[in-house]
Amino acid sequence: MTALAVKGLRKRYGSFEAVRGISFKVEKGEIFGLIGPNGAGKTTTIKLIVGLLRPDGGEVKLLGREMPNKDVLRRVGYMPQELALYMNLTVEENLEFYSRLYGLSKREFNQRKDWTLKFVGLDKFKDRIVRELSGGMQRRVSLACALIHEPEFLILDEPTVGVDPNLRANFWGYFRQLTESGASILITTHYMDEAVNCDRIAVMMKGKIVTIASPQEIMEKTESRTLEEAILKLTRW
Ligand SMILES: Nc1ncnc2c1ncn2[C@@H]1O[C@H](COP(=O)(O)OP(=O)(O)OP(=O)(O)O)[C@@H](O)[C@H]1O
Repeated sequence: MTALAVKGLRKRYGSFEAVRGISFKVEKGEIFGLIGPNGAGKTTTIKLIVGLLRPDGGEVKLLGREMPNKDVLRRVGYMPQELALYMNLTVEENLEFYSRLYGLSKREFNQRKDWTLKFVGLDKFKDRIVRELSGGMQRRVSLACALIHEPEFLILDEPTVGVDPNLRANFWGYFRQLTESGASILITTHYMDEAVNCDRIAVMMKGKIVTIASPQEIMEKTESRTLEEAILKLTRW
C-alpha cells in the first residue's frame, strides 16, 4: 500500500527552480531516505509535502488524500530541521503543546505521554526545562513531540544532526520499531552510515532525483564498496 505519492513536484524561488519535477512513492511500513548534497532540494521537498510551501506544479497524495489537507496532517508527525521547541517550558509542557496542536484531548495526552517519554528515554526528564538539556536530549524532545499523537506517517528532516553515535543508533532503533508497528517514514540525513539503514533511497541533486533504489542496489549499480562512495559518484558536479 502506498503511504505517500509525489508526482511531478516543482518549486521555484524567484527565477531559481529548487525542485524540478520529482516523483516518488513511499510504501506503508517503509523507511525512505532523501539523500543528496547541500542545496539539492530535500528540505524544500519536505516543506512542499507538509504544506509549508505551495508547489508550482505537481501533486502530493499523503495517506490517500491530496495535500494540503488538515485532517491528514493530524495523522502525520513532522520533525523539522531547526528545533521548534519552547525552550523555557518543560519537556512535558512542550509535549502537551504539540498534543493540542495535533488535536488530542487532555485524556488522550495523558494516555500517550508516558509511553512517548519512555520511548525516547526521557521519562526521568519530563519536568526539566528544555533550555537546560543537552542538544541531543533536545532532539529527543523534538522527536517525542512528533510522536505524541501516534502518527501513521513520520517526516524527519535531519533528525540526528549533532547527536552522538550512540544516540543516533538509538534513534534508528526507534525508527525501525515504528515502521514495524505499521508507520512509514520519510527521512533526510547527511550521515551515510545511517542512510544505509533505509529500505530505499532517492538520491537528489540540483532539484532532481538521480536514482531511487535500496542502498545495496545503489552500491552494486555504481560498483562502490560503501554508500558514501556511491552517493559521491552519483552526485559529482
Ligand atoms: N526561501 C528561499 N528562498 C530562496 N532560495 C531558497 C530558499 N530556500 C531554499 N532555497 C534554495 O533552494 C535550494 C534547495 O534548498 P533546500 O534547503 O531544499 O536544500 P537541501 O537539499 O535541504 O539542503 P541541505 O542539505 O543543506 O539542508 C538551495 O539552492 C537553496 O539556496
